[in-house]
Amino acid sequence: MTEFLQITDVTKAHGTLEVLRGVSLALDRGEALALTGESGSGKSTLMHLAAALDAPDSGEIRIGGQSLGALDDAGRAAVRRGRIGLVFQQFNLVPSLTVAQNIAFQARLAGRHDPRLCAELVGRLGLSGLEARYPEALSGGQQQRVAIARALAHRPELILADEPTGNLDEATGDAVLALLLELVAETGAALMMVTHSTRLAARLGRRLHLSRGRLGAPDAA
Ligand SMILES: Nc1ncnc2c1ncn2[C@@H]1O[C@H](COP(=O)(O)OP(=O)(O)OP(=O)(O)O)[C@@H](O)[C@H]1O
Repeated sequence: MTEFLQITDVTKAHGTLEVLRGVSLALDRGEALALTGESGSGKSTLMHLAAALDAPDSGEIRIGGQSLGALDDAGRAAVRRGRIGLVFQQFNLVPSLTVAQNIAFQARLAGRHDPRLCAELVGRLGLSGLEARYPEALSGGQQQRVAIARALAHRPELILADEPTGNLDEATGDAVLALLLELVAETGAALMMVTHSTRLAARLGRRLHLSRGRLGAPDAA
């Protein structure tokens, strides 16, 4: 069987620093994986590679059976736009677009804008009444929830979320994670989520820990 995301023996250095030293993982649709690891262990680096935002030094990454290394920039951008939902620590909301327009942005680019789904995400993420605001008039936690809605609005097959609840209080963070997991279950997407919280990691079906450039079981850390 071919898993939706396949990372095989990937290495990546930043300058002389070897960050990933032979990382392999496979993640199938409907699975939710928590990625933990100390600060600087390379979690964000791995997420950027899985998002086709950066290329590994060696090894292979396949998304939906397609090797990212075999694609040109335009091909990788198309995979990112059409198949992946990204929630990164920098929210990257478009300042000149309203909340509603930001949420619909990627779905429109992918040709899959669904006003009913956007409205549902607004409601479920507690953003009702904020649709016409611009990002500068939102709190950090509200911006984070807009970024999450935007990442889900085009029904991605793979959701890559780097500390998606990092700016939220515990109750809101728990509710947002519950929503992410519900959407994964409903849509059959695959979720890879970075978190520093073992409490949140415990709520995902699978957990892996990054240490000294390699992946292992969390309790092996
Ligand atoms: N563009 C870059 N150039 C040089 N070094 C980098 C670059 N990006 C990351 N690094 C270094 O690579 C290592 C891994 O960084 P990364 O951001 O992947 O870690 P992380 O596990 O996500 O950390 P955190 O939990 O603090 O976000 C760190 O030592 C970092 O300083």
